[in-house]
Amino acid sequence: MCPLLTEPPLPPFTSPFHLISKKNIEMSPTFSSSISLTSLFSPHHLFFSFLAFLISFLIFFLTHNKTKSKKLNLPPGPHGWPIVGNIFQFARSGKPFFEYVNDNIQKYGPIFSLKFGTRTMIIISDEKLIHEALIEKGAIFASRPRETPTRNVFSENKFTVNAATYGPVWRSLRKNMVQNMLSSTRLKEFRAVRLRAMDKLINRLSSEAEANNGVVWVLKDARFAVFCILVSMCFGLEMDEKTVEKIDQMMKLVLATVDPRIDDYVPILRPFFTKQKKRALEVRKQQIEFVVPFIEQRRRAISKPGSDHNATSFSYLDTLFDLKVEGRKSAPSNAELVTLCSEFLNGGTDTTATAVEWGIAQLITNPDIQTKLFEEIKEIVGDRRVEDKDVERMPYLHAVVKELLRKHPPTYISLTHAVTEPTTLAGYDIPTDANVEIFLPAIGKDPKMWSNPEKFDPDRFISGGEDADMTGVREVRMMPFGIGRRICPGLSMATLHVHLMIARMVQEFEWSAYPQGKKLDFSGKYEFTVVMKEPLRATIKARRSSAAAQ
Ligand code: HEM
Repeated sequence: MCPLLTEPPLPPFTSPFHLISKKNIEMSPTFSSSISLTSLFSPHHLFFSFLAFLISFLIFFLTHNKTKSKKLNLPPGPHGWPIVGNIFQFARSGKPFFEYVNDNIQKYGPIFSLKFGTRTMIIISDEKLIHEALIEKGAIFASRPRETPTRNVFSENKFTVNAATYGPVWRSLRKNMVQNMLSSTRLKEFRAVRLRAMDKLINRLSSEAEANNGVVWVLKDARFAVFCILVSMCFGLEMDEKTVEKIDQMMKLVLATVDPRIDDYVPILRPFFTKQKKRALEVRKQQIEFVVPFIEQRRRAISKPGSDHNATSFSYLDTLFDLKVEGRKSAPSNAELVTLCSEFLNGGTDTTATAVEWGIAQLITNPDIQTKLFEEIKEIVGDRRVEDKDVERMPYLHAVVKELLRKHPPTYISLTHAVTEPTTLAGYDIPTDANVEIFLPAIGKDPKMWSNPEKFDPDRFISGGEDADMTGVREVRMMPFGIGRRICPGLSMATLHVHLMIARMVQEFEWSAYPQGKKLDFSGKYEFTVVMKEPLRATIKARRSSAAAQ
């Protein structure tokens, strides 16, 4: 996911998403995820859930006879309670959503259904079924489900690439993002922005190590570096670190606000959540008031070129100011621009930083692979800083990044899909109001497709003769960016950022475990992506006397 966006398993500053125990999320609010029920099961919520359970029986008995005749042949799944469905079973399992899903895969197979209140989720985890849904029947499975009311507020009624239903708005927004911002030609224009951010990353790591006996937090620093790139690309303004941090805090506040609540699944409980609704509207107002001045600054800067010395030559906002969206007469409003900027920032931040954290953890655990990568960097780049153009010439670096994305897809559940018309998959009915969830962890680890899949072995892509096309067009072997019409549009930029960060981090520092000799735990937990359960702290040693930018 890119967990960026504001709703289904993605989230406005939006991202990929998840369910219930603490921090079981997948993406974010301007990325829409369907199932981020982070705080669903607080005692407060459980009380209302109990209430819902009682009311549910009443409604169930009143409506049972009417609904019986419409019964669909849904995929199998655990029998749920009236109204609340499987919510309590999930809560009682005490497991993160992805583990609960895993248990159900063992019981019900590669396609099964869950009922969360009024939402039916159909979870698919098999390569062939995923290929059939997202490629062979791609146009049918290319939509998104309805939003929760809170996410609707932050996504301006689904006015984002990730949340829009399959149709003209989605086409216009996505085409603009891909062609005018993320094409390879456009990406080249931001070379200097990336170089500066990489220098900042190295400087931050150096000063943190100096202050902490060589020890650094990997995720936090990687996250900040990639966020700096995206902020600059989005607003076209050079900002100091403090301002960037404030934008980040606002983004996090929004993500926390759009976290799904039980009343998103059991709407009869809504009257009990008026305080939260009011709070969400306040946060949205705060977000708009905070971001609009940057939008106006950029508007002024491009209307009078040369007037603002902090303005860069091009930005995402420039592509949006006069954007013609199919079926609409007016250009995006300021509130819509805030939402689209949030999506851009959300989509590429946590996802990319998460990949870097897993990658560095693997390089620490496999020092021979780290050495081989460093040797490649020395041979291809020498003593100058690694740049975009070098990445293309480093096959081993490519293999390392591909291997880390195979083993550790940053999101476990793709953004939620929905079908545009009733259809079938594996002989089961897929209704238009179902959330179709693609469960990724097992993809990329199937022993029928990969030799020794548990081993972190970049050489499988070089001497091992294995490969995988991440777009999944021919067959699905690994799909960290999703596949089909809704495949992540940020794929090229994201992989470039991961390549650059890993290469610079290894070029400048030798990485080892903290404390020395510690065996790293590779279990994951949901934050907005699947990060390391124990956040990675590492010891770094500068490889040359001045590790800072040269
Ligand atoms: C390593 C980094 C990233 C990963 C792993 C990732 C992963 C994903 C995944 C799994 C999806 C859902 C695909 C689906 O619906 O089937 C997605 C969608 C999306 N991603 Fe990313 N992403 C990353 C970086 C980015 C970046 C850098 C951007 C742009 C700034 C971005 C923007 C989006 C958008 C806009 C969508 C929604 C596409 C649509 O609905 O048409 N992502 N991403």
